[in-house]
Amino acid sequence: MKAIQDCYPPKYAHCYGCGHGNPAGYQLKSYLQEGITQARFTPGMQYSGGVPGHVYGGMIASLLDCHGTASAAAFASHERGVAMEEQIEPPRFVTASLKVDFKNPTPQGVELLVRGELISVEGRKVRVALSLHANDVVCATGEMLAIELRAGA
Ligand SMILES: CCCCCCCC/C=C\CCCCCCCC(=O)SCCNC(=O)CCNC(=O)[C@H](O)C(C)(C)COP(=O)(O)OP(=O)(O)OC[C@H]1O[C@@H](n2cnc3c(N)ncnc32)[C@H](O)[C@@H]1OP(=O)(O)O
Repeated sequence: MKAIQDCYPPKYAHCYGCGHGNPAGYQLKSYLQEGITQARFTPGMQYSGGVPGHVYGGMIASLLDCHGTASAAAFASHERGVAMEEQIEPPRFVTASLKVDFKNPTPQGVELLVRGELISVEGRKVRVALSLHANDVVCATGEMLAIELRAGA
């Protein structure tokens, strides 16, 4: 299955979160399946938080950030009855607002699962519920308001 981010045109390959053209980035890949988006990522040991052995909070927020905007694009496309991969210029969303609740410490050295669920689509505004899991424990939850860029932005 093609990742949501792999449907973006090459001009967006610079994205720190997901761009395949950014070797210093995460190159995150998100997938929409049965109404849920998922991405898996294992942060490197340099993303240590204040407590040894645990992931830095800003890293967690950035995973939710990039996965959330990809999710918004896929959910909006689905609502419009067209798959991401069927579009030459799929919709492109940026984060207007991102709330993160840190529920449990996130262990390092473990593959993390990031999930997204659609809350609502209202014109250019898409709200996505996000969560991050390690070893089946919910470590963070979040909510994003993503805004679709106007054509030509
Ligand atoms: C990256 C910057 C964009 C550059 C564009 C270059 C091309 C894009 C290429 C590649 C995209 C890459 C994408 C990567 C994604 C990874 C994730 C990120 O890290 S994203 C970076 C962090 N986010 C920003 O930097 C956004 C900065 N903010 C803005 O640019 C604008 O504020 C924007 C686009 C979000 C909205 O501006 P408006 O002029 O298009 O639209 P208005 O009318 O202000 O808002 C639309 C609706 O949304 C509500 N709204 C906007 N911001 C809100 C907020 N913070 N809270 C609640 N509502 C908000 C407004 O009230 C309005 O609602 P009503 O239509 O009246 O019902």
